[in-house]
Amino acid sequence: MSAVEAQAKPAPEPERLIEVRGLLSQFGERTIHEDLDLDVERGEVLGVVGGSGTGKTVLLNTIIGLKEPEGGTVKVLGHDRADLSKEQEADFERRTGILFQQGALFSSLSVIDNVASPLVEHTRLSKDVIRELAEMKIAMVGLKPEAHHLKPAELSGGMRKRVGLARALALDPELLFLDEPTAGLDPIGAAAFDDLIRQLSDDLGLTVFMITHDLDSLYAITDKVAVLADKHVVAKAPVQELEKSDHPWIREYFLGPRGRAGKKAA
Ligand SMILES: Nc1ncnc2c1ncn2[C@@H]1O[C@H](COP(=O)(O)OP(=O)(O)OP(=O)(O)O)[C@@H](O)[C@H]1O
Repeated sequence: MSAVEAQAKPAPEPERLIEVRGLLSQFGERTIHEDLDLDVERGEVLGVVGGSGTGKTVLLNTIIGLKEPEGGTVKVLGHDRADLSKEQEADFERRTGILFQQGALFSSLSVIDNVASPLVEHTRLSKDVIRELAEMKIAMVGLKPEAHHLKPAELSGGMRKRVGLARALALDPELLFLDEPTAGLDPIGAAAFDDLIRQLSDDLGLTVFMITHDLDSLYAITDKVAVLADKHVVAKAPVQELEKSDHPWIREYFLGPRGRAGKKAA
């Protein structure tokens, strides 16, 4: 290959979309993460579990850049977060969708305007095209056109989650972050939401980082599960493998009374 050809060839896309090494996260004197390593591979649906307060949301916030780490490195889409240029940060935002725990919808905007907002912010598409794309995403998450003009306060919890998901998908991301997507949904609504996420990740080849307490979700949709305990990731494996773990928290989680219920439901 000539030097010119080598120059013209774009850099290969990383297969590891997230790479966290030796992460240290602190709030004042309190250490939340210490020596935490985690990889998320392209195409993987990763569940992230751990007891309350183990720092799952802090980890998510660190990966997406809402929190600066106190130590260690966080690479996203092949780049070290600490050295991201403005363009690389914008590129990460465009290629990433996030569904926050409470949906984080704009309360004064209608459903369609909420879903359209990332397209307005990150593209120069015409109003008509943006509207069309937003309508497509709303249909994709199983909402009817009648919902387009409703405000978030007029929606059920399940509908709000779907709108949040449609907005997270607005820019056709390759990486989707979900913070407890089924929290607050009844079991039937939660199962339908699980199916939707799995279907979308299969159809669109999405890589998913999903924080959850919901065992049914882990069995239904994840390829692997990362377990946060003792300030770091103590295991990352398919659920069936985790069931055999000796770690006390993992044993309790998968094999305790709620664990068995989750397994039976699968
Ligand atoms: N901005 C902040 N300032 C100080 N402490 C914080 C801040 N954000 C989070 N924490 C602390 O960090 C710890 C981890 O919080 P985090 O929300 O990540 O837990 P979690 O594992 O997501 O918990 P849960 O499952 O209950 O949602 C908690 O003890 C929390 O009080």
